[in-house]
Amino acid sequence: MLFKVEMVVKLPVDMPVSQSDALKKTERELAQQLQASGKWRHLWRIAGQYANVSIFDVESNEELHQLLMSLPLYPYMAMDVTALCRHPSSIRDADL
Ligand SMILES: O=C(O)C[C@H]1C=CC(=O)O1
Repeated sequence: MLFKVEMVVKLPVDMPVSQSDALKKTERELAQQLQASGKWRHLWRIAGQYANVSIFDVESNEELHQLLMSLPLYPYMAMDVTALCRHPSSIRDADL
């Protein structure tokens, strides 16, 4: 099942740099693992924002929910989730 997820990161301004750096590092490691697994298909920065547009390929709504809640930055992100399906005019295979 494919989902578009927009994530806007809002770290507290008073968060110590050491803490935010550690969070970003563990987030990057998990994001790269999930990309390698095929579950996190696309990860794009929204130009001009501390935000991204991502495409996830997961087995269920519940798996997506658990995956997103497991992200280290989850407590500091606002997320917008949209379910996707194939477009009849797409020339791309379903596996993106
Ligand atoms: O930077 C972001 O967009 C937030 C989050 C998503 C992947 C990652 O490494 O950090």
